[in-house]
Order: sequence, then C-alpha cells, then structure tokens
Amino acid sequence: MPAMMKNSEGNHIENVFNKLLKDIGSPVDFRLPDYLYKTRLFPTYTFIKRNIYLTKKKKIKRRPEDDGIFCSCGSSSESSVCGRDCHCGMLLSSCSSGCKCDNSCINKPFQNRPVKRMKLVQTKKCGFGIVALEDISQGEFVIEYVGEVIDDKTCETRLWQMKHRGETNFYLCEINRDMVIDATYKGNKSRYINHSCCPNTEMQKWIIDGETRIGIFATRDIKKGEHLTYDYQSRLPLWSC
Ligand SMILES: C[S@@+](CC[C@H](N)C(=O)[O-])C[C@H]1O[C@@H](n2cnc3c(N)ncnc32)[C@H](O)[C@@H]1O
Repeated sequence: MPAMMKNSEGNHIENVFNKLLKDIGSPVDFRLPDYLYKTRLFPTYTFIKRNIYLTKKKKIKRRPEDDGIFCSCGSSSESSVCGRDCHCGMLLSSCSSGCKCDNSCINKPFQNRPVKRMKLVQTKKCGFGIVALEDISQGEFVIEYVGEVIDDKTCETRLWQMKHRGETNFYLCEINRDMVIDATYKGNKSRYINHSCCPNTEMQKWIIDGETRIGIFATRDIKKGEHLTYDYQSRLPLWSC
C-alpha cells in the first residue's frame, strides 16, 4: 500500500478514535460484577448457530425418506399441518421433502421455531446456569445443543487436556457411536444448562434432513425466571458433575 494512503487512512482512524473519546467524555471508574472476578469464568467460547464437524465422517447426509421416515399428514383433505399422530414426529424426525405436508408444517422444531429467550446467570453451587426469560410450555423446543462434532479419539485427547488444565466443567454430549458434540470451545447458551435430578427439560435426538441433532425440549410448563435444567444421567454418559 502506498505510504500516502496508509498515512491518510491512519489519520482518519485516529480522528475517528479521538472523536469517539470526545463523545464518551472523561474516563469513569468501572468495575465488573464481583462474581466475574471470583470465578475467573468469563465466557470464553465462540458462539455458533450450527454444529461444526471436525470429524472426518462429516454429517451423514441421508434423506429421512430413504429410511422410510415420512408422513402422509397432508394427504388428508382436512389439514396439511402435522399433529401429534405424525409419523415423523413420533420417530423424532423432522418432516422433509418426502412428506405430504406443506411448508407450514410445524414438525420442524429446529428449523421453524425460535430459540426461547434465556439468560446466563451465576449460580450458588454450579458455576454459571441458564434462566428462562419467558414462559415455556411443556413439549416446546427450547434450544439446540450445538458444538464441535468430534470423534472418540479427539474427545479422549481433549478430556486429558482439560484434566491437566484442572477444568471441572464439561460440555460433552455423545450423539452416536464415535460422534460427540463438544461445546467447550464453540457452542451456544445451551452449554450452560445445569444438571438436576428433577429437571424441567430433556435432550432429544432428532434426525433433521439426515443429520442427527440434539434438541432441548421442555418436559413441563416452565415459568419465566426458572432455572433450566436437564438430567445428565439420562443421555449423557460423558458429562460429570
Ligand atoms: C454443561 S456445564 C454447565 C455449565 C456450567 N455450570 C458452567 O459454569 O459452565 C456442566 C458442568 O457444570 C457443573 N454442573 C452442572 N450441574 C451441576 C450440579 N447440579 N451440581 C454441581 N455442578 C454442576 C459441572 O461442573 C458440570 O461438569
């Protein structure tokens, strides 16, 4: 880049920076909430919307209809919307192009339903946790559990590394043989949902366009302000607490 351009660009940025400082005014003392200092646990993960595949196996791109999973809900003249008796829904498979229902089909929890509003909070005994910011009805999709999809070997390596670092929080979820979702480095707020023996959500393994994905669904009506929890024992042999 010619020196002139570099200089003028540099000056421009400097001007903008000075203007920003002027707008902000004099510096003020600011202290983060105490719990952030005590726990030294600033969330240091990268937010992602969808699983990232690090395994060579990649996602198995099979269409559900190839496995005979499709519904004929739309073929009845009454409604083209799938209900409780939808074959796909019963098999925890999202409706796909092989189905007779139309685009308004609601048996697409991961695609069509917005993630519930929730916030990260500090708990007394379990580090961070998640609190619902809205009422959630029983059976509703809450959020997808996403992370890096790794194989057993990588998982083992990572577990050793974490042990050596003295980590006590684990974010691993086994989805298939030799496939683990690891939300340690990349994920979303679902990674902060804590364990309870009396939980209000559960993990469900769904097939979405041939890809196995994990959804968190409400097992009962949840009130705004309640902590979200699920039972780690029921699905996640790799989690410990
Ligand atoms: C998926 S993380 C949940 C978020 C975690 N609390 C954090 O601060 O990042 C799982 C870890 O949280 C902790 N944890 C979750 N539920 C717990 C519970 N009921 N009692 C104690 N620790 C818990 C354990 O350290 C566990 O390995």
